[in-house]
Amino acid sequence: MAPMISVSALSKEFTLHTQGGARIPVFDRLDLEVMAGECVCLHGPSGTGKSTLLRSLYANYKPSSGHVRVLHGKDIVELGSAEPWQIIEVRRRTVGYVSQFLRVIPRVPALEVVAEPARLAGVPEAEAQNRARTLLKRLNIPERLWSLAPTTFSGGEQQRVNVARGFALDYPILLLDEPTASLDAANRQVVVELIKEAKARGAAIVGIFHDMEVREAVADRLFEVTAYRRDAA
Ligand SMILES: Nc1ncnc2c1ncn2[C@@H]1O[C@H](COP(=O)(O)OP(=O)(O)OP(=O)(O)O)[C@@H](O)[C@H]1O
Repeated sequence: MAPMISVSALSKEFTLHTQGGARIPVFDRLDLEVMAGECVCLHGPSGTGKSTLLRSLYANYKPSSGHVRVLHGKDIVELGSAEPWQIIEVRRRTVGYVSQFLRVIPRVPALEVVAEPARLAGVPEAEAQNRARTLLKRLNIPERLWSLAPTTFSGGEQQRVNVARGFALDYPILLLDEPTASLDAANRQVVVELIKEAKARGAAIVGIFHDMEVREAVADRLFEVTAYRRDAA
């Protein structure tokens, strides 16, 4: 079986053009494969590059060297060299991303924010809305808030809308950046259940989970993100 995600010899270094071209090496020659149904937790001290790796898997960052490949339908797409339209397609159908903070779009109601990914992927409107309602209900967002834009929602409510949006479509690959950081125990448990269900249907998941209970409940293994070492260059 082909891995859903394949990272090989991936290195990332940032260049700060606005600060005299300062160079920040983050990680160096990472290799990682994630299979369908597997959940890998990115691990390591603060600043080693966990978020940078997760964003690289979503093609937010281009590799400095090395490759990130994802299985998109029957094709293998190399994200570093893919055309922008291919990245859009991969994000539309294959890779879902739950960031820590919801990027709130003014005036768009929570229900629409959650239903949008399914709609964009071609799911019929009624079905997309139903799925969004079910998720908002499971994540304990009061129904009176569904028609309001999440701009004024609490941090935890915004995070739950974000989680609902990430699970609104059965993405084959899911990237989760601390999806439970602002949640109470009951809602953390709902997210754990959603992750387990996604694994059971064969999703390949890569996440950052600082909460030990969540990590132990969902992660099949830890992947140590090691910071760049000059002597390894
Ligand atoms: N867009 C960027 N431009 C420049 N430097 C960046 C950028 N994003 C991250 N970095 C740098 O890369 C390094 C790794 O950051 P990253 O956020 O990936 O670490 P992390 O392991 O996720 O940390 P934490 O656990 O604290 O969230 C840091 O030194 C950070 O300053």
